[in-house]
Amino acid sequence: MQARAAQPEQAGNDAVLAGFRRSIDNIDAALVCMLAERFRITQAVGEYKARVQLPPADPDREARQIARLRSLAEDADLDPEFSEKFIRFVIEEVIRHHQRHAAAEAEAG
Ligand SMILES: O=C(O)C(=O)C[C@]1(C(=O)O)C=C[C@@H](O)C=C1
Repeated sequence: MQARAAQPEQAGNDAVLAGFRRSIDNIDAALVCMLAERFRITQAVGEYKARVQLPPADPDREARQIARLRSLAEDADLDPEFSEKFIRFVIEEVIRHHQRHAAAEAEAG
């Protein structure tokens, strides 16, 4: 006879899975804190760029960041495609913030 597949609600009683999930929760918390810190500094970069009238996006800098992170990802056994998608996603959001700073600066004259 074949064993019945466990249902997702049974996962709550699984001590092994609970141990893995504690570690995942710690890592997710660290990721959020690191992202918050990254956005804190890019906020300052956006204000500075708007003040000295530098463009929000710097494609050459992005290309260097992506190449570096792809190489780090390969060394760390992480999919470089994923690391590129992730950093592009973050940088796109930063550029939107920078554009808002530039618009506010232009409006203030
Ligand atoms: O380094 C900059 O010039 C930034 O504005 C920061 C940042 C980033 O989030 O890393 C964002 C936008 C640029 O296109 C490049 C990099």
